[in-house]
This record gives sequence, C-alpha cells and structure tokens, in this order.
Amino acid sequence: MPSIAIHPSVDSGFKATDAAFSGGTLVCHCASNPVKVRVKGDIAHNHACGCSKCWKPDGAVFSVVAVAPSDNVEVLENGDKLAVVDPAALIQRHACKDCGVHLYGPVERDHPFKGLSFLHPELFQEEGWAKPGFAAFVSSIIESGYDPGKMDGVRARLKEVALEPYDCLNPGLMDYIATWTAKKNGVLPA
Ligand SMILES: N[C@@H](CCC(=O)N[C@@H](CS)C(=O)NCC(=O)O)C(=O)O
Ligand SMILES: [Zn+2]
Ligand SMILES: [Zn+2]
Repeated sequence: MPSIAIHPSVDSGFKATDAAFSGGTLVCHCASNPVKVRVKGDIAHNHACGCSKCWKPDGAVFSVVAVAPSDNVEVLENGDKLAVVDPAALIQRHACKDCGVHLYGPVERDHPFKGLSFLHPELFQEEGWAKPGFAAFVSSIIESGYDPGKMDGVRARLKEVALEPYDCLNPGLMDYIATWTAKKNGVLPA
C-alpha cells in the first residue's frame, strides 16, 4: 500500500542537513522573471504545517515552513510581483501574483514571533537546509478538505518519518509563546 503523502520533500526522504548551511536565495515557480529573495544566515524551527494558510506545493497535504530573522531577508529581484495574501493576518505572507508561491512572511505585530519571517526552504536554490523537526496544526488539514477518517494514518505516517504531530505548535514554541504572554501581562518577571 502506498504510504500517505505528506509533502514531496518528506515523501522522497530528506536530503542530508548541512550543518554549515548559511542561507541562500528563495526563488518562486515562475519560468520567467522569478521573484528572488535572499536569506542571509541559517533558518530555524523548520517544520511541517497543516494549516490552511501556509503555502503548499501542488498535491502536498502539509507545507514545510521555517523562520529567519526579518533583518536577514531581502528581496533581490522582481519584488513588484509580490502582494500580501491577507493583510489582516499575523504573518504577512508575500506571494508571487503570477505563480502563487509565498516567498516570505514577516511578523510585524506585537507578538512573540515579532521580527521573524516565515519562509519555505524548498524554494532555496541551494541545498543543505535543516530538515523539518515536527508537524504543527495537523488537525487543520481537515479544514482544507482532508478526510477526517484518515487522521490516524496521517499521524502514524508523521511519526514514522520522525515528525512528531501536534495540533498547534510543539511544546517548546508553545512554552515560548506562553512565557512571552506571562511577562507581557506582568504575571512573570520580565
Ligand atoms: N485551523 C487554522 C489554523 C491557522 C493558523 O493558526 N495557522 C498558524 C500556523 S501558520 C498561524 O500561526 N497562523 C498565523 C497567520 O496565519 O497569520 C487553519 O487551518 O486555517
Ligand atoms: Zn512567481
Ligand atoms: Zn501554517
């Protein structure tokens, strides 16, 4: 029986992580005049995301998404093709108007993730980026039409490929967000 599809980069086996990876250039899918975005330095918190808002390649059930400091992200070419998908969202996802690929999504609002930009490492023209470490917003794939009766199989497959499934973020990031909120509200010392 073919295994449950998660995302092409997951389904085909991970490429080796290069400890020396230090960023590169994200390129959209346009055959001509692609948008190019430079990311200076490494990415962090790479993970699979099942939410309905993150960009996925054709046929993928999950996106693969990581973050980098927004200060390290710079549009190099064809930035005039970019538009913000949902200006009301926390993550200001900048998508190519021609091919639909999301190039980068900065968080600018007062939030624990302020100063970080979300990006999809499979768009790097370079290899060696860190493989995803967990799966977030797994139950959310149902919101995009996934069969709710197949969720046990999805979670089993995620575990098989060492992507621990969570229905929100992983404990480390959830604790980080809660700590930020407690400090902001004066419940914990700043
Ligand atoms: N169940 C919702 C979850 C959406 C959601 O909360 N996504 C997370 C993970 S990317 C988030 O932080 N979203 C902030 C945003 O989209 O700006 C969906 O699938 O649309
Ligand atoms: Zn494009
Ligand atoms: Zn998402």
